[in-house]
Amino acid sequence: MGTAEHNTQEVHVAVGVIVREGRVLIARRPDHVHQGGLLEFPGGKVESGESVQAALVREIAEETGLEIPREALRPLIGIRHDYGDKRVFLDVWRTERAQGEALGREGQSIDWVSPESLRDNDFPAANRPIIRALKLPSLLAIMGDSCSGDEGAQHFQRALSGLPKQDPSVLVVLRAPNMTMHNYECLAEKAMELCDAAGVGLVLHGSAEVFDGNPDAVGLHMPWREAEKLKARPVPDGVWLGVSCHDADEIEHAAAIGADYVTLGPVKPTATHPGTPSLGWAKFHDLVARSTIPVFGLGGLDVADLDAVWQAGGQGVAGIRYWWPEFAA
Ligand SMILES: Nc1nc2c([nH]c(=O)n2[C@@H]2O[C@H](COP(=O)(O)OP(=O)(O)OP(=O)(O)O)[C@@H](O)[C@H]2O)c(=O)[nH]1
Repeated sequence: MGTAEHNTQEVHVAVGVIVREGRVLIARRPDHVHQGGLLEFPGGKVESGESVQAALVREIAEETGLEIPREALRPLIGIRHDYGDKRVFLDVWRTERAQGEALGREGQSIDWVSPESLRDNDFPAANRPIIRALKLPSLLAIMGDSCSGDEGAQHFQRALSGLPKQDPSVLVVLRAPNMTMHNYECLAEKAMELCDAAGVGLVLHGSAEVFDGNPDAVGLHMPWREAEKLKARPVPDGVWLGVSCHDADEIEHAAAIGADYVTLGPVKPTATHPGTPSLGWAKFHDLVARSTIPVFGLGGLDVADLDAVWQAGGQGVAGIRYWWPEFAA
């Protein structure tokens, strides 16, 4: 096969993220193969006529000896990537129910590592969003109506104390679009102390300037109106960058400026945005399938919807209602 022909044919690759006791299974690709010497998640090409789940069960058994019940797989993310010499579609699925002892059955070295220890440069370039999906939590807790000063901080503290700390894992987004910049920065300072003490990451909300004013936050979440102005990532690597999106074009732009994740919604009708048409699960599923970065479902969702979001290939649930107590002015 000539190089030109090689490059036009997209290779469908089934990739398995196998998690056990909070650690994930990785292997080293042999030196002589495509992207050789780098780390990878087990998997391989989907054969013609084979389902992606069947390919995963087969490849993982061949490579590691682990047995995966097919119903224990859930979609994690789909990534299209052009290496120049090869175009791949990484169809990534996750399971926590692999059975047996993992072995490098093809002579490759394997290891169980914590998601936090994964580094982009050790993996093929296409893997970056997989690593993001593994490090991101399942819940984005977005702040609802609040006020500034001590009262706002107390309200925040009350809401924070009701949040799950570990399972499902969580990041808090300090969203207060109607607050003056000065009041927001004061609240951010207090919220940061409270989040540090609670062991929860705090993501700021707004423009790049908001992050410049509080660079110790773990991330910046941008409303679409701010993100659409940008051509490049406004925060360093290692700081979460999220964007609120509502359709496929917005998600594509967010990915192009280097966002780590997006929120997408409203999935269901919401009380806060009564006139806005909701996407529904089918459209949500369709847009998630087209996204190359992790997608949180937003709008009318609760923690109880986490499983439905996962089944649709989403990262988790973003929302206000499920954690933010009604604001008593
Ligand atoms: N298994 C796996 N493949 C990956 C990952 N990331 C990534 O870009 N790839 C790419 O996806 C393709 C998978 O090919 P493979 O070599 O593992 O599949 P295979 O065993 O069926 O093919 P082969 O027999 O031709 O080597 C390669 O081009 C590889 O570079 C990953 O995390 N896991």
